[in-house]
Amino acid sequence: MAEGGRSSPPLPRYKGFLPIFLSGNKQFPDEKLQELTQPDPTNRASVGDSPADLQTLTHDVIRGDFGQVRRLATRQLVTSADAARRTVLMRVANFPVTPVKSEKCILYLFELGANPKAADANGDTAAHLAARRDHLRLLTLLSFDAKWLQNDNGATPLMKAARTGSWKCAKHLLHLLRNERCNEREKHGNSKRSRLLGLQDREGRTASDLARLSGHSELASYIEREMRLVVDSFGYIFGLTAQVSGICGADAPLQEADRQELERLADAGDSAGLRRAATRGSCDLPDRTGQTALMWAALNSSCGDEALWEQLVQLGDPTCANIWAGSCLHFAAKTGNSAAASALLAAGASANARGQCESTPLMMAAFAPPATAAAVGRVLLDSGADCSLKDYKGDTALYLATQEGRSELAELLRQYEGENYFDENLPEGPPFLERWDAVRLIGRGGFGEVHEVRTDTGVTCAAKTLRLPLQLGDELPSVSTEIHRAVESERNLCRLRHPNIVRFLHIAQPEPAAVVVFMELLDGRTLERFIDNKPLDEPKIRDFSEQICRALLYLHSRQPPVIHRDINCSNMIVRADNTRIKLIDFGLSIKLEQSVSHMSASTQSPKGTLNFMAPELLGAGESDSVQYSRESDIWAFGCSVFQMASGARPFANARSFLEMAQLIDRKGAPALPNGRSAELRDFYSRCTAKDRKRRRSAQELLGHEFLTGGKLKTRLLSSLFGAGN
Ligand SMILES: Nc1ncnc2c1ncn2[C@@H]1O[C@H](COP(=O)(O)OP(=O)(O)OP(=O)(O)O)[C@@H](O)[C@H]1O
Repeated sequence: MAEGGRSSPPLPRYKGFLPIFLSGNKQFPDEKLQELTQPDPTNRASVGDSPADLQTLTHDVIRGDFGQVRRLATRQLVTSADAARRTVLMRVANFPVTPVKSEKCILYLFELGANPKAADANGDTAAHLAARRDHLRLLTLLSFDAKWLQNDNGATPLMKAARTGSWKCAKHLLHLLRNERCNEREKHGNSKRSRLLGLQDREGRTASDLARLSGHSELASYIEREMRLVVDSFGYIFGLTAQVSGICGADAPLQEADRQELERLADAGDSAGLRRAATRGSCDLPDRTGQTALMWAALNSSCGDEALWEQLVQLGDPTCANIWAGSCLHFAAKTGNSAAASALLAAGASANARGQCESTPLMMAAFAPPATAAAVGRVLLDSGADCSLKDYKGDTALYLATQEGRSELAELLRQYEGENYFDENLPEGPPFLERWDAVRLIGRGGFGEVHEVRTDTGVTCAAKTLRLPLQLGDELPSVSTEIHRAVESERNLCRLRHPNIVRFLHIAQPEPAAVVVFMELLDGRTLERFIDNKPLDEPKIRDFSEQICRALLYLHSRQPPVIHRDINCSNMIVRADNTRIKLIDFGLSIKLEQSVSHMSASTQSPKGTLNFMAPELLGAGESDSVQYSRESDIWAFGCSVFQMASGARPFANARSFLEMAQLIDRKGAPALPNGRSAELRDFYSRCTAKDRKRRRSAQELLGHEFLTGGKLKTRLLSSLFGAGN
């Protein structure tokens, strides 16, 4: 086979167990099945970074050393592969077990762009390797779409698990399809489940065939039983009860009796009884809503002894969820059952699993009894729960804990407020001992370049070098001292911690007139390039505007306030997944240049991006010192909103301060193009009032209807229709 290529996979076949009468004409189409089962071949072309780095990174992930992973991992490294075409994700997958702390490391690999669908030289993906080794933690964290791919032999991860008797992974894959979100019963009835479970390899063998052929007959029967389950048009599960015993095994009523007995014991909090009665075959038997014995036990805080949970997570599926995606861990969090939560997490459940309405276990902890909410919250946080996640209404765990009066939990969560999940472990202080080396040039700006660098302590970050213009007659020692003073006054930038602000690591002055700013390395492109002269749609403008406003609120409400001074679309980076936006740059070059021009007795005229400059800055006479303020930041933010809404920079034709000042004086800020909503127009006008005193603050803007409108509508709908957790 040619390098980088992949022969087209055989058309997936399936056999048996397809209850066509129940799926009606909602057949899961062939094209979709093919799409869902075909790995991404693109990674096969890239054998990149040194295997030594890949090996070190793999070990760091396997040990769960997030600090090390954060230092070493780069986009290039996580997308490269070794000689067997295995990426770091696959190499980790090929390890049987990882500690709880590895979850955050694995999520960071995804954050940097690790491709879960990449295939190795045999066409095996991370899911195949994980399933073969029964590495549940890694398999759980992969997206649903990455779990049904077929390798060169047509084998799916489920077949791999069946063959090696990997119970945990086999159960996880089987149980996923009970979930409404995954089985898409509204569109496809039961047929998507049936087709995925009935897939055959190139030799025509299904997962249950392979389990039986490999001597795992108990697992084979388990898979067959799961294949017989039927999801009806409301998403409810049948197959264990007598009603459908026609299409179920003769043992169906027996199993239903076992299930009911476990439910009764769990309900009664009878830990000893549960330990006696639970078996690998019965633990995960679902009722109509997909609720299992593990879930019932997690829901009862009396079922809180460690020995019980150690046994239950060995026998049952710790990742199992009901048809609405409420998982055992969600339930354990909701009842404040810390013993259950710890055991589930240790066995492979994800601390960030999304349940009904996108809730996370940490959000569910906000509904735990007041006495136990903080303890279970602590267990989740220590296991890598991300506090910044929001449910479908936009609520965070902190918001819910505050609303529900869980003050101890709220206090705990407040410590993480505003912190970017992955920045938490960034080292304090200079990221180097003596030196750093440029890895690649990222871009050039007005005053210097930005490089990706690697320091002698192994930190990979971005470094912006600013070379300051000296003038004839400047005395080097005094310039150096002046710059040093300016740098010192900007050191507080390194204390900023906000998900929408680049993390500054250190500012150094290696030469008298050169300053290097070390920052977290961002993967993405500037908003300017993201817009690319084409207007954005309104939900995107709303989303980005809200994020920038939050960053501005954070900056402007610090003591003393931090003023950005150079807000514009080139100083915002949209992350590669297009969801998060971050402010960069902070007009440091403006501040530094001012200190030099002051030395050189040149003018104190405002510096920055002309088109985004507030009228009060343009109006400043040459002798006045320029006053950047919260309001001038808001004006510049308004200009960014204009560019998002129109595709063009505001005042695109203005050539000088004077021209800009005259334009604004005559007409004010430019009008938004037709077709924009009244809310957006009003929002924009509040940012760009000519009189700076009439401009709204970041706090006020966050309450503006343009930003809150969507959310209020969602809340209203959910209160009308009762959606919620
Ligand atoms: N922390 C970072 N991570 C990744 N890329 C970055 C980072 N900071 C800046 N960049 C990128 O580096 C390039 C150059 O940035 P720079 O700030 O020097 O440009 P500029 O805003 O035009 O310069 P200046 O503000 O000096 O006029 C831009 O494409 C920018 O997106």
